[in-house]
Order: sequence, then C-alpha cells, then structure tokens
Amino acid sequence: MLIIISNPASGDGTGLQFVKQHVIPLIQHMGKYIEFETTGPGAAEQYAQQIVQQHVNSEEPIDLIISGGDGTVHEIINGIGKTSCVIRLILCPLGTANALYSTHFPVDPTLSETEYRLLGVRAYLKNNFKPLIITETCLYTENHECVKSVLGVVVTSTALHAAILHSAERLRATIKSLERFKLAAMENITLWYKANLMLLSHNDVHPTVYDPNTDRFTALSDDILTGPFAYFISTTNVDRLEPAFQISPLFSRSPPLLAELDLVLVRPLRDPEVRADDEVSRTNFSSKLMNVLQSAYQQGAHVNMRYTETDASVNSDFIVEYIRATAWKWIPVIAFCAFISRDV
Ligand SMILES: Nc1ncnc2c1ncn2[C@@H]1O[C@H](COP(=O)(O)OP(=O)(O)OP(=O)(O)O)[C@@H](O)[C@H]1O
Repeated sequence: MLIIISNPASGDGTGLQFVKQHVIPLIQHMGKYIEFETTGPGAAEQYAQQIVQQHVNSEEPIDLIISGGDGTVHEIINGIGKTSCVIRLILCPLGTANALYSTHFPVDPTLSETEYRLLGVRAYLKNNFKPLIITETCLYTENHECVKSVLGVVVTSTALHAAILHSAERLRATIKSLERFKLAAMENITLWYKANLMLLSHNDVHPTVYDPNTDRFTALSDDILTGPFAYFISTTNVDRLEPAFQISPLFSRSPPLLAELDLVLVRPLRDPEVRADDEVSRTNFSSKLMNVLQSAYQQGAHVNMRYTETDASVNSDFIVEYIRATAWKWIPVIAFCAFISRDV
C-alpha cells in the first residue's frame, strides 16, 4: 500500500505543489495510492497510527512518501509506534532543515534542486532502503516514574540545542529559512545547564569516547559526567542537523556497528580559562561555543578543536566530548529554595 503524506506548513510551504508536479508523475504507474494532507500539529501522528491499526495483520509493507521535514517524520514515527508491520519511509525534503534526508542524500551541486529532492523517490523505485534506528526517550518524575515516552529517529536534545529549537519555533512565522536557527542560537548562547549525565550500558555494549588523536573510540572511564553543560545533543541515523551543519560527523565517518547514539557535548568547566560558573565566565565562554558551532559547518571540524589552539606544543583538552552509547540519562540538578516562615 502506498500513501503520500504532505505537510503544507513545512519549509517554505511548497510541499503539496512539489508532490503534484514531480512525485505523482514518477509513481502513478505503480497503481493505487492515497494522498493525505496534514491539517495541523499532531495530524500526521494520528493518521499514521490509524493506518498501522488498520493494517496490523497485513504482511504487505506500508510505503509512506513523506513530503515535509524532520518534524513531520517525527510525528509519523510516533504514530506508527512499536509495531511488527513493515513500514518504509520515502522522504521528499520539503522541510527547513531536513536532517535525515540530507545525511543520507548529501547535497549534490551537480543536481537541480528538484532532482535532488527526488533522490528518495528514485531510491524507492529501485527498491533501495536502509534500516533506521528508533530511539525511545522517557521523561521521568522525581519518583522515577516514566510519565511520557517519545520515539525518535533524528535527535534528542537538552541544553542549548533544545533552547534553540524552542526559540526558533517562535521565529517560524517570520523567518522561513535556516536563518531562524542562527538567531535562536545567539539568543541562548550564554546559558549553561546544571545536570549530570549518566551513560548506560545495554546488552554488554559499553559507552565509548572518541579520541581525535588516534581517530578511534575507546572505553570511557567515567559513566557519570557532571555539568554544567553548555551543549548536549544525542543523535541517531544522522551526522547533521541541516545540510551543512555536521554536528555528529562520526556517524558517517566511523559508523556505529550497533544501535548506538552519538552524543556531542561541551562542558565549560573543562576549559582551563573558566574558573567559575558565573555571568562573566558564561559570557566569555559563549564566543568559544559559537566557534565550536561554526566549525560544525566545516565538515564537522569542531570534534578536533582544542581549548588552546595557538600553541601546538600545548596538549590541551579537546573542547567537544564525542561519546557513543546505547542509552543515557540526563539528571537535572534542581536548586531548591527553602522558604522558612517564622512566627515573630
Ligand atoms: N497544516 C498544518 N498547519 C500548520 N502546522 C502544521 C500543519 N501540518 C503539520 N504541521 C506542523 O508543522 C510542523 C513543522 O513541520 P516540519 O518539521 O515537517 O517542517 P520544518 O520545521 O520546516 O522542517 P524541519 O523539521 O526539517 O526543519 C510539524 O511539527 C507539524 O506539527
């Protein structure tokens, strides 16, 4: 069964037109297909859930052509949920960032934009598919009770990246391009996040850390990394979050052999010039963090950046910690204020 799901609000809003003009002519020889247009947030998730429920006993694969961005894919994955149905996703990158698509189909300057956007459909016509790793993120109460579970195929973030996404959403109505992520980064760049990161082993697969000196992953000595964190992101299936922003480049350069997550983090207190978690340090550190993020645009060069770049003889720490793990726990450090009332 073949279904086309289009999000008319993704990217610059031309997804529906693209499907009609370019996708349908390529697939109509295959026979019947269904078209579905999303009507608002949550519509793609609900629709995908309904489709899977209707075909739960079917052995035929469900082929979903998705015209939209990573947010639409995310909703569809959550609608599908944990199922035994075979679902094949065929992406048309009509979103803003298109992280999943641009990782698997890096921009090719020899192709027109239309041809580039059709690479996914052409791969489908050649029956060319790759499996995706699906992650599950659970949100816990302080009593360790899981109150929400979210599936994902691209990124789970906290700290600066989560703040960027939050601010960028506010700018969506006025800025349709990737520029909104840069503005959102500037708004939040001086914030640090107090938390501890617990790295977990699963099925005897232990966390490893990338060593740029040897270009290898080696065993990690600590399984709890203390904050504050200036940056934290956990990606899967992708080496980038937009076509040129290669934040987790090792996913492609040194692919994980198992279902592992690539974690990219920056902990400012590792910087020899940072003495305290205060306003001045945060402001001073923000220019270093901005350089790290800018270097991600240079084929992921940030993974080799050191705190002291000027003197090659000084073997200073690498700024980015790049970790591979099957699971992790982010434990925010919450400052409690005790208000004591006294009878006078
Ligand atoms: N008809 C609609 N009107 C408004 N919003 C919609 C509609 N249909 C879906 N949405 C919402 O649009 C949001 C953005 O979609 P999507 O992520 O595909 O585009 P994008 O943000 O431009 O791309 P990317 O995530 O790749 O940057 C989704 O999270 C979804 O909830």
